[in-house]
Amino acid sequence: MVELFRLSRPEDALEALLSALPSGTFRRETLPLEEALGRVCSREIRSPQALPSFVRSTMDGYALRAADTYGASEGLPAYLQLTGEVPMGAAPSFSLKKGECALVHTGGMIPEGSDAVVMVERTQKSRDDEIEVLRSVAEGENLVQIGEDVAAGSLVFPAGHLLRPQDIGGLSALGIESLEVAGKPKVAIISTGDEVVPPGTRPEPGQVRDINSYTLSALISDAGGIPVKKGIIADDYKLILSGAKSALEESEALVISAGSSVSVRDVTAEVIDELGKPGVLVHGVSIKPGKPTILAVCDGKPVIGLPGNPVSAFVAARLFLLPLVRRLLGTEENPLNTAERSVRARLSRNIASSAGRSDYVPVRLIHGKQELPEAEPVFGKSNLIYTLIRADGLVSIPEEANGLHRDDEITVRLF
Ligand SMILES: Nc1nc2c(c(=O)[nH]1)N[C@H]1C(S)=C(S)[C@@H](COP(=O)(O)OP(=O)(O)OC[C@H]3O[C@@H](n4cnc5c(N)ncnc54)[C@H](O)[C@@H]3O)O[C@H]1N2
Ligand code: MOO
Repeated sequence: MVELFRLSRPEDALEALLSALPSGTFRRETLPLEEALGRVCSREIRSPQALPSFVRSTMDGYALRAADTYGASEGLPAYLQLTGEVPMGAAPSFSLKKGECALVHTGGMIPEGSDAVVMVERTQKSRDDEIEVLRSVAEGENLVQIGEDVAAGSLVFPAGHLLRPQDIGGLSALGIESLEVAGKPKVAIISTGDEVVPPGTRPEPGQVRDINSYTLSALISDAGGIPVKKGIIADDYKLILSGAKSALEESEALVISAGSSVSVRDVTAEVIDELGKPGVLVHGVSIKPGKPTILAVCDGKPVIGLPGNPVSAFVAARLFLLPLVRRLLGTEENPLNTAERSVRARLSRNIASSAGRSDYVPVRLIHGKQELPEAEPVFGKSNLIYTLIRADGLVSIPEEANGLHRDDEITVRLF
C-alpha cells in the first residue's frame, strides 16, 4: 500500500514541535494571590521569612523545662509552679525559671526558658498555682520550631510550578499577596470544511454541526490557555490563508481543524507552510486515530493542523496541543483540570492493532468486586464523537504490539 504521509513517531513529532519553538516566549503578569490558582509561577519564589517565625505549642497544655519532668510518673509526679498563661496572638510577657510552668494553648508562643509542652491530659492540678506532671516530657516535645515548615530564604516554588490550592495558602502564610505568573497563551481555533455549520444552524443534508471548535476550545481552557474561536472557513486555500494569517497575528498559537488529509480539498498543510518559516515540521504521525496531524512553527509561533474527524482531533489534541499549551505556560506540570491522571485496569476483551503505529482506544471503566476495574473498549469510527462521551479514558497500544489481550493489566489515561 502506498503511504501518503511520511509518518513520525508521536514522541519524535512532539519533540520536533517543542524544540523548534523559541524558549521563554510566554508573557508574564502580576496577579493578586486569590487569582493565582492554576497559574504558573514565571519566576522562582523564595521564602521571605522563617515559618513559623516563633516556637509554637502543638497542644493545649503547659510550657515547661523538660529537665524538670525527668523521671516523673503517675506514682511520682513532678510538681511545677504555675506562673501564668500565654495569651493567644501575643508574646508572653514573662519567662520561665527552673520548676515553673505556664498554661499554653495550641498554636501559642512558648515563653523564654521553656523547651517543651506537656499535654493537659498528662497533668493534674494539685493547687491553684501548682500542677503535677504525670510523665516525663522530652525536650522539644509538642513544639514546632522556628523555620520547621519553611526556612527563611529557602526555595518555595521553582519557576514553572503550577499553583494548587494548598500553594495559595502557603504563599498567604508568607505574606505574599501578589505574584508574577505566566500569561495565559491565546490559542486561535479555525474550523475548516464546506460542510461544517455552526451549532445554532439546522444542518442541510450533507452538512454537519461544528464539533471540533468546541471540543478544542474546551481543551485549551482546561489546559490553562485562552481559546479564541475564529469560526468556520470553507475549503478554500485563499480564504483559509487569510483567516489563518490574521488569527496567528493576534494569538500565541493556532489550531486548524480538518483539511489535513490527502484530498484535493485538503489544503491545511499548504496554508500552514505559507504562514512563516520553518513551516510544516511534521505531517503524519504513526497514531490511530490522528494520523494526518500537522505540526508546524511559523515565524516563532506554533501551528497545529488537526484531522477533521472529531475523535481524531481530540486524541491528537491531547497528544500535541496540551503539551504545547503547557510549554507556552512554561510548565511541565499537568493543569489541574486536564490532569493526565491514570488508573490501572484489566481489559475486558481483545483489541487488535497493527504493529508500527500507536493506537488509542476509548474505554469505559466498570467497577466491580475485583481489585482492578474492568476496561471495556468503546469501539467506533473516528467520526463518532459519542464514543468518547461513552468512555472514561484512553488505552494506548504501543507501536511494537499487535494488540492487547483480554485480562491484560493496562493503564487507562483518564479524560
Ligand atoms: N485516502 C485517504 N483518505 C483519508 C486518509 C488517508 O490516509 N487516505 N486519512 C483518513 C483519516 S485517518 C482522517 S482522520 C481524515 C482526516 O481528514 P481531514 O483532516 O482532511 O478532514 P476532512 O476530510 O475535512 O474531515 C474529515 C471528517 O471530519 C468531519 N469534520 C471536519 N471538521 C469538523 C468539525 N469542525 N466538526 C465536526 N466534524 C468535522 C468532516 O465532515 C468529515 O466527516 O481523513 C481520512 N481520509
Ligand atoms: O485520524 Mo483518522 O481518524 O485515523 O480516522
